[in-house]
Amino acid sequence: MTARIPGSKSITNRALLLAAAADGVSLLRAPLVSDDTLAFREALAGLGVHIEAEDGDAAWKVSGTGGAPAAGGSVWCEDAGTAARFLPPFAAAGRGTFTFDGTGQLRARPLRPLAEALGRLGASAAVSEPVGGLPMTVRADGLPGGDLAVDASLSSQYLTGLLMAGPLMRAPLTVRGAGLVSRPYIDMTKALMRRFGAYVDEFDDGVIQVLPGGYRAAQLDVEPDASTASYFFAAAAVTGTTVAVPGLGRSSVQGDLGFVEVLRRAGARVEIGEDTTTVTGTGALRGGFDVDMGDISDTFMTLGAIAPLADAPITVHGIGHARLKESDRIAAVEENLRACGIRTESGPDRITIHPGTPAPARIACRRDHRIAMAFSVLGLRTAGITLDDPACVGKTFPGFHAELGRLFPAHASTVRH
Ligand SMILES: O=C(O)C1=C[C@@H](OP(=O)(O)O)[C@@H](O)[C@H](O)C1
Ligand SMILES: C=C(OP(=O)(O)O)C(=O)O
Repeated sequence: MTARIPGSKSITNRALLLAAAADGVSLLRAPLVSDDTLAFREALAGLGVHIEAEDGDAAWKVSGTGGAPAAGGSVWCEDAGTAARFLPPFAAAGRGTFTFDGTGQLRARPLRPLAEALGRLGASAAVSEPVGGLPMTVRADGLPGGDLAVDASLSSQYLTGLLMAGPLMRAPLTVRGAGLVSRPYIDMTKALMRRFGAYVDEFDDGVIQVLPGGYRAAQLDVEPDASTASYFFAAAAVTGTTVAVPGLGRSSVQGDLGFVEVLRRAGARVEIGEDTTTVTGTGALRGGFDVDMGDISDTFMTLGAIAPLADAPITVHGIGHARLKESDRIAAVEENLRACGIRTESGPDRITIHPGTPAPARIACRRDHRIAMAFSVLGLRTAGITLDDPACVGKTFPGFHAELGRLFPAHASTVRH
């Protein structure tokens, strides 16, 4: 079976920002159309960037402004961490007073390390207490560049935001991310910055240098989202079927494609080709391993939800930062597995899931798209799994239920109330 996976959220939102800052008109083909990317697009439109949909969203045409926003503004980030972390440094490189805000869920997510880094660059960036998050105010008068250390132990997105603002600064920026989590997203950032004509280089000691000079317009095919693909690959593994995702191959810039290596460890057959990745399952999972998923933490819930089906316990570690996402994801996975009668143990950055026969349960999604999508996969093997908020998948894949149900008709019972 071939899964139709929509575009990558991370590529779409980076490309929107880079195209907005570029000289000239860029074309993003097959962008993700979801709550997060529409929020990002709206936010840029509010900052004066003209973005046009072509052929019913088959492509987005972005008229670049040739720099950073110059008139201030109030920016609504909705639920999108990428908007809250990428747009303030972009604004700080411009001129005016900018206020950023979002939903209660996004307000609960930390921004202090980003505000502190902007402050060390000489910008005025104020976050709100007690979280140190949104609403955030940036009073901008351009950024000078220079040497910068940023605490990236809670999120790599702070570093990505600062790097993408680098070419808009007056002098070279050299930056080091201390305690960096989610490393592959920084490689994605560098690759896309280069695609839009920027100079960025990383030295052996992990210091990244960006030169001034702005961005050039580009035409880009957005890859299918590898995090989204994880649910379909996991579905193949637990149902003993084959799922192929065209457009995701060896040259992908998305670290989350690495999830298939975890499935391989659990006994699935995996082929990563030039342009397509294919997973063939046996219907059974091999457990008895401990895996660091710190680089690919958006996919740990995909493994967590199906882990009870394995023949031995599975431990995932290195995922402390997953507690700071749309939900506390370690707690959300534990709570829902326990509701299914499955034994778990957890620590600040780890979870162990024991084998068992999951009982029917209503999954508390906590407005977290990935909890809904991950437990939908368990629902393919466990009758009576239902979701309390199926629509929350709209953050990254509004058509998720239709596509999973098209390939696996058993999914219908998970979304039926
Ligand atoms: O840069 C990005 O596009 C992302 C980085 C990751 O966040 P953290 O760096 O906060 O782990 C990931 O979880 C998120 O979905 C997207
Ligand atoms: C963590 C996520 O999103 P965000 O971009 O809001 O951080 C996610 O999509 O799993």
